[in-house]
Amino acid sequence: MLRGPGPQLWMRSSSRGAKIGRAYPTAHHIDGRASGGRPLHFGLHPCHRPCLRAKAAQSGLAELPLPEGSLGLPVVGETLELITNGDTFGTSRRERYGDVYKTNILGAPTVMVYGEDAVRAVLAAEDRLVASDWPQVTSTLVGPDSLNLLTGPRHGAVKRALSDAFADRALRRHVPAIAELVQDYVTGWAAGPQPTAGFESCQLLSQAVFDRVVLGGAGSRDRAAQLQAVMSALQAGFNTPPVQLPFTAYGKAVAARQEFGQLVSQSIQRSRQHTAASATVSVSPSSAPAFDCAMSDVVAAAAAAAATGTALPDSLLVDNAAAAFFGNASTGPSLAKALQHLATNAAGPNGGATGGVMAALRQEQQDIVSRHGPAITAEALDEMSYGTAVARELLRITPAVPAVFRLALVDFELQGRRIPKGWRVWCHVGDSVTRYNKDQFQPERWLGSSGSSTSTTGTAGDSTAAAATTGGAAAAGAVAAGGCPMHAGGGGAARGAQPEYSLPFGSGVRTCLGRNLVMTELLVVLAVLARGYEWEAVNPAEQWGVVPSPAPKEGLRVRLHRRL
Ligand code: HEM
Repeated sequence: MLRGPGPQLWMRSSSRGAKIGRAYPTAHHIDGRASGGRPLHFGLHPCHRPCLRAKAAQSGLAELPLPEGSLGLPVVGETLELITNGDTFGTSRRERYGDVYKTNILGAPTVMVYGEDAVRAVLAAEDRLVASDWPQVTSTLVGPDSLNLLTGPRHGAVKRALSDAFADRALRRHVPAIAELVQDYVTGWAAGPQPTAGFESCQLLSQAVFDRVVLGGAGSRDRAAQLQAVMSALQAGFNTPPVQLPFTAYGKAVAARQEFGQLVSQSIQRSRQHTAASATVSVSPSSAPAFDCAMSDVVAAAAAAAATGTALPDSLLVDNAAAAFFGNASTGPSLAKALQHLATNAAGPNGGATGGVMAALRQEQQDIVSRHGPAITAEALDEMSYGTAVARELLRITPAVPAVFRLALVDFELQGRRIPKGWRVWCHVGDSVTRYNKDQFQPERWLGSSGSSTSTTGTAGDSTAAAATTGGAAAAGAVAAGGCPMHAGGGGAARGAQPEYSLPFGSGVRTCLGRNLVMTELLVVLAVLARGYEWEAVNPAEQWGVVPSPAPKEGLRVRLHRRL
């Protein structure tokens, strides 16, 4: 998964209107990619089209100044400052230079981009002005045919083929299985020695759900531990010299990738056997071995694509299962934030037992149980307006993916500045990236005036839904509900402040494939915890580090037990 280098690199200042412009008329695209002007194949946010068109008609890009900021010393740039002053590096620069500034870190000139308009505009220019920027080892450790590395129409075709398997309507049928797994794991946490290691437990749970929903496994503890070990080895492979020997971290990462590939191949085989058995006249579908998972949907989609002349070979399916597996590495940390923030925000105003986040969640669950019965179903999740707001807030605060990385394919304009071809462009997914460990957990910011979550889809965090909720109408609702203090005119903050933005799953053609799975999983976890458990954090003030990836610094120890 994409990650930023440090928590404090993303600091807040007022957002300016974003302007992203034309490709420099004489510029050529790097890496042999197609040149500008090609229609985007997928998901360009409509509000950015006029902006792109208007800018394309202008000239004089070469005269535009570079973004403000400093490239630092020759060769090392500002890397040493980043390492020694990581806490203030981004804050101070964003305050000094605004939402778009330049620096030179980790061996490359880099433009930092903040603010919803600017971030969306850059991400909407995928394949035309910018391209996804991954280290070379991605090809080996994820796969050359993974969505991360595919570009242009091929990326669009593969993403469309995979998307149905991860769509909300497909995931609904997995809700009972996810609920069963979550209940089983949380029961185990409560029955085990206390305090329990909350972060590790959440990582294992997220692996179990991935195993069950994506690969069609049982989600057993052994299998979750195996997947987590594979993921740890893979992640280590990104942070080490690519020397492939059996005892090097990179060599172990390559071996872990092979192990994962075998698990996926088994899943593909089982899908085909199940399909063949179901199709056999003598075997009724009900007596065929049950095998129902995202991989089986993907295998079916590949067969359908083949029939129309689009080849999706097994190696591509494996590569994209690996891409999904990497994506899923951000789910455990997001579940862990539920344990932490619900523990520390359980009480209501003045420490009272009512009015807190947990009390509101429990009340919502009581109402849902009285209407739907005790089973946690897709229909029950549909009714979790407050739970959805909590989930969105968990995704907003301390984002598991603080920034997504792009490379400028050509010179282009952003907010009146020239972004040179070949520079790195880091797009920050929310204002909250500037407030790691200093932020306020306030689910109410996502509630409309009716008290329901402003998400209309139940898949909050979808970039489109996120845009809607940070827009004017939702802001008005939030104000009416006493909601987000960051919204203009809202309760606690200065009037006229720019709205908070949160794009936890990115935006544009590369929007997260697994966002519906994440939301479903978060809602199920919230329902299970609110219905049956109480817990407290051993260190309620525990901070999160972000390097090499967001994680609580002490492992988030919690004492958790069943409610009496
Ligand atoms: C809390 C958990 C997660 C977060 C915060 C997250 C965030 C993101 C973000 C920000 C992107 C955009 C990357 C970019 O623009 O370059 C992305 C892409 C992606 N995510 Fe997730 N993700 C999560 C979980 C998942 C899960 C569970 C899966 C799969 C089951 C998944 C699969 C993917 C894939 C395949 C991509 C690449 C999409 C493309 O390039 O077209 N993610 N994710």
